[in-house]
Amino acid sequence: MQTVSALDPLRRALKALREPGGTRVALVPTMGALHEGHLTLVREARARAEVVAVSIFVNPLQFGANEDLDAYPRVVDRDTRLLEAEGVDLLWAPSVSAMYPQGFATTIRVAGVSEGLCGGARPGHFDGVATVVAKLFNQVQPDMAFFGEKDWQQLAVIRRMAHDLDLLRPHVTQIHGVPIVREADGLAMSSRNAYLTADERARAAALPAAMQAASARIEQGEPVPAALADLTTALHRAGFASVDYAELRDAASLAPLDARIAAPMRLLVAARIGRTRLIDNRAVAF
Ligand SMILES: Nc1ncnc2c1ncn2[C@@H]1O[C@H](COP(=O)(O)OP(=O)(O)OP(=O)(O)O)[C@@H](O)[C@H]1O
Ligand SMILES: CC(C)(CO)[C@@H](O)C(=O)[O-]
Ligand code: BAL
Repeated sequence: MQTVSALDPLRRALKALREPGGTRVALVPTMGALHEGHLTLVREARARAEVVAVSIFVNPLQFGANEDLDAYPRVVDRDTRLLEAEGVDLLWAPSVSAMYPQGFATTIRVAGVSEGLCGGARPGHFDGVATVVAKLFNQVQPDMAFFGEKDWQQLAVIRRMAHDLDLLRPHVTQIHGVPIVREADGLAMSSRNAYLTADERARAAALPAAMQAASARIEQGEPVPAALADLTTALHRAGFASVDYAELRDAASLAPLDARIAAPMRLLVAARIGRTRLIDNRAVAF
């Protein structure tokens, strides 16, 4: 695996990897501190493309002023070993100044799907995500890119942006969403789970459990507001300090729903336990 951290070496490495013609390049964007969720994305990419590129970049633009940009885990040596073991061809690990040279002044904002949920709780977050993902696509020019469904709203934002800006190459499957990889007790894997104390980690399993219970009740026809209120109560009882949101949405458009519809729905939750903000989502059948 080659590791590159500046744009010119990236372009040269990609040009060589693309030989001979017809070689497909898959990109897996990450912020590092890799776990099985990320490695599942890498394996999906490996199965579909001749060349797999992974980016690791802790993107300052998507962190709010009071968020965990400085504390975010950075373990590049460990990540490099994990990616080598997966047969990744290229690690794109730009510095902040390579990504955002002095004078950088552009923001990409995706209306609609960026609003509410994490976009409401983290103002500007999805502008930062959309901007860096557009740059990553332009830098690597992948034939396909892989994102986790753990960040369901992020996936919707990126799909919208890539479609609106014609960012990906034609005639290939563009953006792949990969189902959430979970721990044995149901907690969605996340780099931020490392922030949890042992006690918080044990309590955190209440999140997927309460979501499972709420979605089952909604599927059985119980009123949505009551199911969501009980979900919030269950999280408080389990020791969660606050619930940023617990909402039922149209799975594709992310339009808010206060009652069941005859189309795919998604239950999405963000809640805080100790200093850690956890997000999760699951399908609600119709
Ligand atoms: N448990 C998971 N299952 C599937 N995909 C995942 C999982 N966790 C992260 N991903 C995906 O990996 C990609 C990189 O995510 P990122 O590096 O932010 O990791 P993360 O674990 O989600 O970290 P964070 O704690 O910042 O949310 C994203 O597309 C994300 O959706
Ligand atoms: C897509 C992403 C790599 C953009 O920084 C990030 O938001 C993430 O890791 O999910
Ligand atoms: N996985 C989404 C990146 C973030 O929380 O900033």
